[in-house]
Amino acid sequence: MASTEEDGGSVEEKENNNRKRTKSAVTVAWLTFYNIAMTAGWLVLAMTMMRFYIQKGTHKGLYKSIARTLKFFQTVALLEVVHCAIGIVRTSVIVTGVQVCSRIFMVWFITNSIKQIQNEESVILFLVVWTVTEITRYSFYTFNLLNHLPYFIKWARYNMFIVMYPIGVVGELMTVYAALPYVRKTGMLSTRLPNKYNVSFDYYYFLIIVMLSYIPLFPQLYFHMLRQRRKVLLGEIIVEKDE
Ligand SMILES: CCCCCCCCCCCCC/C=C/C(=O)SCCNC(=O)CCNC(=O)[C@H](O)C(C)(C)COP(=O)(O)OP(=O)(O)OC[C@H]1O[C@@H](n2cnc3c(N)ncnc32)[C@H](O)[C@@H]1OP(=O)(O)O
Repeated sequence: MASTEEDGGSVEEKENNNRKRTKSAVTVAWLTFYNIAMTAGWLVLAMTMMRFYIQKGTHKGLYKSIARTLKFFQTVALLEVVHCAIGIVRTSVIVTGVQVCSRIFMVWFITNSIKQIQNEESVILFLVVWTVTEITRYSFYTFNLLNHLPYFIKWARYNMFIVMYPIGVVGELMTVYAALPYVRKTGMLSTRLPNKYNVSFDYYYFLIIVMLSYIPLFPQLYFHMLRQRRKVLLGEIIVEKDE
């Protein structure tokens, strides 16, 4: 079913069109290009993962096969924080910043840095969840910018996260947990006193703090998405506090 959002008459639709008119043509062009590129990137990741699994019949080595593409597209997502900061998308810098930084942290400082955990099932778990989520999210933004949003994409964007978000978080937390013994054994990214800078840092305890920080931060992201869902799917008017 591919019903479109073109009936044009409703208040919601008019508000939507007004918002789009306030974006300059250059902004719309850039965001459209950005979202198409990101959709394509995550589609390539999905296809590479599926091909790997079909050919090898195992998830072992899968991370290595997609590492470069994943690092590239997830790092480019830092632009989303810039988009919010310069005001070309109406999203909170803090919400987007936490989301993007936690992903970049998972990719660069956990999975990429600790080879011993790259074959954990939990890595595949969050990779699959991220991939499905991002294909949906970027195609949602693209079709929305082009004023041809199929209802099933809108539905998927604002429903799938209900299960995908917690599953992704479980995958991430299990991966960090699996990394802890290696981090403790090797002392990686840690500095102990005495040293010439007189600074001590223990990555092992830092990771425990990161894991604990999911407790206050994740519900905020989740409730933000639930509010977005009510606003977009149910048309509720939500007065946002300054975030
Ligand atoms: C140093 C280490 C720190 C570590 C800290 C750790 C703690 C972390 C705790 C939390 C961990 C989270 C881990 C994440 C796991 C996963 O991702 S699991 C997979 C499931 N994930 C999801 O479902 C992700 C859901 N999140 C999001 O979608 C976003 O990232 C969001 C920022 C949280 C919410 O999106 P938001 O943009 O606010 O909502 P929307 O409704 O989509 O958009 C609002 C308006 O902005 C416009 N817009 C946004 N981006 C774009 C764009 N790229 N192009 C065009 N337009 C865009 C959008 O159209 C909306 O505009 P209006 O229509 O005008 O309202």
